[in-house]
Amino acid sequence: MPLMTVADALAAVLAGVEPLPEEPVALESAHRRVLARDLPSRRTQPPVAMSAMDGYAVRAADIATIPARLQVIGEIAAGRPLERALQTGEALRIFTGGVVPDSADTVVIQEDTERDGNHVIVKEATAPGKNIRPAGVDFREGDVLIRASSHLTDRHLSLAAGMNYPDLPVHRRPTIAMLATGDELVLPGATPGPGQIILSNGYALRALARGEGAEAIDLGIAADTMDATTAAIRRARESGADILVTTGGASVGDHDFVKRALEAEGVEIAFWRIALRPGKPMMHGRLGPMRVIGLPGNPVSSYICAFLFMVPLIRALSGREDVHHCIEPALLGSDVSANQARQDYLRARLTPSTDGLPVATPIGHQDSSLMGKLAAAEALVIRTPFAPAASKGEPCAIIKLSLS
Ligand SMILES: Nc1nc2c(c(=O)[nH]1)N[C@H]1C(S)=C(S)[C@@H](COP(=O)(O)OP(=O)(O)OC[C@H]3O[C@@H](n4cnc5c(N)ncnc54)[C@H](O)[C@@H]3O)O[C@H]1N2
Ligand code: MOO
Repeated sequence: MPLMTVADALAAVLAGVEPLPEEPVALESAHRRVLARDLPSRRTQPPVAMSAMDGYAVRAADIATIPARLQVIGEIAAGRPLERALQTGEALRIFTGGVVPDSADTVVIQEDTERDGNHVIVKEATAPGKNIRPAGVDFREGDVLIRASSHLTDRHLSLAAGMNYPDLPVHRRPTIAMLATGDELVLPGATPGPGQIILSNGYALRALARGEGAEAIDLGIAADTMDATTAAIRRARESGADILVTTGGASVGDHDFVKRALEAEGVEIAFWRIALRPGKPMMHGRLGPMRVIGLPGNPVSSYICAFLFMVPLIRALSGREDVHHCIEPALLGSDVSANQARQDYLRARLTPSTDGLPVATPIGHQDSSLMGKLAAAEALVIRTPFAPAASKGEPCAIIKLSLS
């Protein structure tokens, strides 16, 4: 039977995913969270007409003939309005952000005036309405300015503050428990014994998850035994994690216990093994409310699978609308050979080109163990199953990797 396609596997990962419940979060902590409800403004901005400049609030009719000499009858600073209507021949000293009284219909900037004791001489014509920000020019009470599912930017935070929200309803962040498996793994800084290697995968995967707004918990390393793997899976369930991500032990070897232990715990497998390179032995399923992503152990495979499947799952659980990676056009920077049955994601370098499309040059060696090549890559070139050979300069489809 042919292996499940990448598209079908992604659809299976996202099937039935609902955004996590909402929680209030202080504005200061809301950056990059996902808004759970439409946000109507609680106020009109500006609430009344305000001066955009330092100068004099006047009646336009009084300065129809220039120069005009007006009596200054008071002063309006930001936050200090004045209940005093202008009569013919009068002006009010006003500063930026000051409330423009109804009786004034223009503001003359002070550079166009000369002060003479209690009087001001207006030397330049100023059109009616000039230098006045009308009430509501930015937004009005009730206007929905930020929609549900918005991924909140820095500018959204100031806007929400201006709308008078001290906190915002956002979706809870997904929690990800990460488990490494393998008797050969030791932590960075250790002196590896014969045949041992340094655990590396989890560092990129947790950073990737956190970069997408998830909370990541490190469950450490489970030895290659049924008991150790089962115990770690139980710890993940007890932690209440929304997603369990495992690395390694996903293949068909005698020491690959992840699938077996998950099945013994009652996981409903959605798929195991897909038409993907790197990452064929990837697994996905559900264990009660917890979603499980079983990643292959090879460092590149684990990262590419997490990038392709864990990231959209985090985004969907977070309530984001922009769940999918952007697939963009590029030009091949080198020849590529015909592809086989698995959809391939070639690690590539990206360079800008003069005609606008970037040039994606697949890195020479594509083995799924090569961390050095993965770290040097800036994009993935997508090669569909059985794609024919293609030459340098031909169009291709890429997904950019995160550069942070
Ligand atoms: N007979 C077959 N053998 C293999 C197949 C297959 O279809 N038939 N698939 C191959 C493919 S493709 C992959 S990918 C790997 C994945 O296997 P596992 O998920 O069981 O991975 P492990 O054997 O546990 O580890 C593979 C490799 O990666 C190293 N590793 C594991 N975890 C980490 C970690 N956290 N940090 C750094 N490196 C890690 C591990 O030491 C191994 O060298 O299976 C192929 N075999
Ligand atoms: O599919 Mo495996 O991930 O090539 O090494």
